[in-house]
Amino acid sequence: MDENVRPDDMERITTPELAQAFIDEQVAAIREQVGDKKVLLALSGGVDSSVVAALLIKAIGKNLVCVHVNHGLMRKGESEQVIDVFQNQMDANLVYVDATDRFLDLLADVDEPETKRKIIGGEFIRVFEEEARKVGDEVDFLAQGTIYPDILESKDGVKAHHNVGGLPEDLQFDLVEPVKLLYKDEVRVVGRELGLPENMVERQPFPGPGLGVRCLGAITRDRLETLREADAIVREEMEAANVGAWQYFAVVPDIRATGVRDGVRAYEWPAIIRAINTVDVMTAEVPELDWALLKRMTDRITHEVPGICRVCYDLTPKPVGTVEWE
Ligand SMILES: Nc1ncnc2c1ncn2[C@@H]1O[C@H](COP(=O)(O)OP(=O)(O)OP(=O)(O)O)[C@@H](O)[C@H]1O
Repeated sequence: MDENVRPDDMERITTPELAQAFIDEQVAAIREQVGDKKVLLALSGGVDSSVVAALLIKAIGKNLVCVHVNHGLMRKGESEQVIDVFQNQMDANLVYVDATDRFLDLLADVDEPETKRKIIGGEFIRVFEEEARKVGDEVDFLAQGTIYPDILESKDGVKAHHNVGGLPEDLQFDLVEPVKLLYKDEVRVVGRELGLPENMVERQPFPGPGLGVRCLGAITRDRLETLREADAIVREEMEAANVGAWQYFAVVPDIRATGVRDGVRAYEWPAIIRAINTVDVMTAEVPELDWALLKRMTDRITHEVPGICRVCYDLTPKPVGTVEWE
């Protein structure tokens, strides 16, 4: 039997009971596979790697070494939450790497979107490799948050196999992939049963390059900080209004607009609100947001976020627009 094929008779995990049964089964399987050896995991704080982390902590405790890389492009509060949940609450063996300066220095003056993506992806591998080498002698396994759609996509040749690819030849580990036969909705049910916080379990998809592709053009630290604050307000207000859109966030372009603040001319950035609904991300629609909600977000962003004097709502569906601006 191909262990990368989901058996036809595997029941869809939709209830806490089914999730608990899956957890028990995987905890036993992980213990069986790794024994008293150590396992390394790149932990983004996204739902897939967080569920894998929680499963492994349950199975092998401190023999799991989690590495979280803060590239300076995380959303507001995300790295702090990874530390709070995994280090403080679950008492995990967490290596937190603040690599903000490394990433932002490399990205200074780079305005071409594909180049920005390549720099961020390449530097992530380098930082992770450095951490892997520090523990490399004692670690035999690499855990990954591969899920079933990743396997299906890589089979179809849609994209290369998920996750921390790109580690050099001499750093090869055996893989531990406990959720590789699950669909995303099942991973969320399991995450909830493992006690992960709701906002982590329901976290929206977030591009690997993070806020780097939403701080348009050449990233500067001040505009990145402005974006992080504006984005937090968009997410807070959209959640409070229970809009139920598939994804929503802020974008801050590298242009300025004239405004007036306290009777004085202001020359500041605009913020763009992006929200979409989609089934498969191949096409996307823009939700018709309530006018009062749009006005509330505009009011809060222009008053609470220094450097923003104007707010726009992006009305472009996909196609012709893509979800992200870069
Ligand atoms: N900042 C980070 N720190 C540590 N590991 C990371 C980080 N960003 C990404 N990774 C690793 O790379 C993997 C793939 O990241 P990607 O952005 O494609 O997210 P994903 O497939 O949605 O998974 P997840 O839900 O775990 O974020 C993650 O599962 C994680 O193992």
